[in-house]
Amino acid sequence: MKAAVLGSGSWGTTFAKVLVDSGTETVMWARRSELAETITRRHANPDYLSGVRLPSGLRATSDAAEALDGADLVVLVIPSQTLRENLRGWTKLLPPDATLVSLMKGIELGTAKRMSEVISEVAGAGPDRVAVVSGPNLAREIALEQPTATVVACADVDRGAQVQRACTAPYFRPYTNIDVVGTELGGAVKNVIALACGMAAGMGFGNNTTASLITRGLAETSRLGLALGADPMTFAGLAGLGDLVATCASPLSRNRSFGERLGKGESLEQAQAATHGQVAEGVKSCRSVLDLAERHGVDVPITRVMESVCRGVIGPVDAARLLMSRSTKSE
Ligand SMILES: NC(=O)c1ccc[n+]([C@@H]2O[C@H](COP(=O)([O-])OP(=O)(O)OC[C@H]3O[C@@H](n4cnc5c(N)ncnc54)[C@H](O)[C@@H]3O)[C@@H](O)[C@H]2O)c1
Ligand SMILES: O=P(O)(O)OC[C@H](O)CO
Repeated sequence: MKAAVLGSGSWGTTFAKVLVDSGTETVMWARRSELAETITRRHANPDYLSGVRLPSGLRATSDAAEALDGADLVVLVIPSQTLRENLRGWTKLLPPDATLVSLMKGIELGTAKRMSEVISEVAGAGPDRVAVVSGPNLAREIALEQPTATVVACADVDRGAQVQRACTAPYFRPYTNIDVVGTELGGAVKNVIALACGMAAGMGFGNNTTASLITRGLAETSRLGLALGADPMTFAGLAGLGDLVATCASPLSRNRSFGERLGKGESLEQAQAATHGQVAEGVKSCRSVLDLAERHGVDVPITRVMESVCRGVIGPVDAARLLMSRSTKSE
């Protein structure tokens, strides 16, 4: 089995390490040739994973054609809002029967499409050829080989099992599932809820607030998922509750950290600058998740409030007041 990993940020690099440690021959694509050179020759990616030693068998190139040559698995792991444009450039290079694997956790602005939908549309690949990997997967913890589990979702059971085999490492345990919609939604919406949890922490609120946001965040994710045809059980699993808890609780989460800075009184520009170019997907996906919910008539109050925060229309204090002054209802 040969894999091409397109994207050399924190998760792309970490997942490439997982693949190699699972016995899968892997080549990464990096935008900058200097970074590709550093990964191949120094077995490190200091820009995204400082202090982590990468497997000596892991190679990187800045030539997408070279990375994709003969690949059975094509792993896409770049910021969600850049997928369509990048994939257009790669489509002619994709091996015809390769499984296309999305590691991204976002919803496209404008179209409100999930990443697997964008992949199918641009690459002209049937949904059976597209898999999604999502779960409580903070890159640095995995790069340090701390045990974690994840979900490989694919409509085609055999392809899902193929991806599962390719990424089963001593510290990484993938479960398969056929609910692509629920798995992707869990990953995208939890980023928005993590922004809210970070903001609450930045304002000095404690565990009750966090737990309330996590639980009600899961409720709105499940409502939206049901409207889109997802399996409700997915939201009780690794790609739902699992990822939500990990992201909302961890200082390693870029989304939570972004929200925390806002809660402490920093501006959107200051919080953006503090990401050092790394992607906090929820900041943009809050808009597309809200669009998706509105198209399906689903109420997503936390997402709605965070969209106003991320647009700079309201601040953290108004956000908390708006959520707490909603009409009372049954759980
Ligand atoms: N980091 C994690 O812990 C983690 C875990 C699971 C899923 N994810 C998801 O994986 C995706 C990628 O996240 P990441 O953590 O690797 O991000 P990152 O910010 O660490 O790296 C992004 C990578 O994409 C590249 N990139 C940026 N803009 C680009 C463009 N316009 N065209 C092509 N490449 C571009 C960067 O050079 C970098 O290599 C996101 O959707 C994220 O939600 C991240
Ligand atoms: O750093 P974040 O906020 O993008 O979250 C990383 C992963 O999605 C956690 O599973």
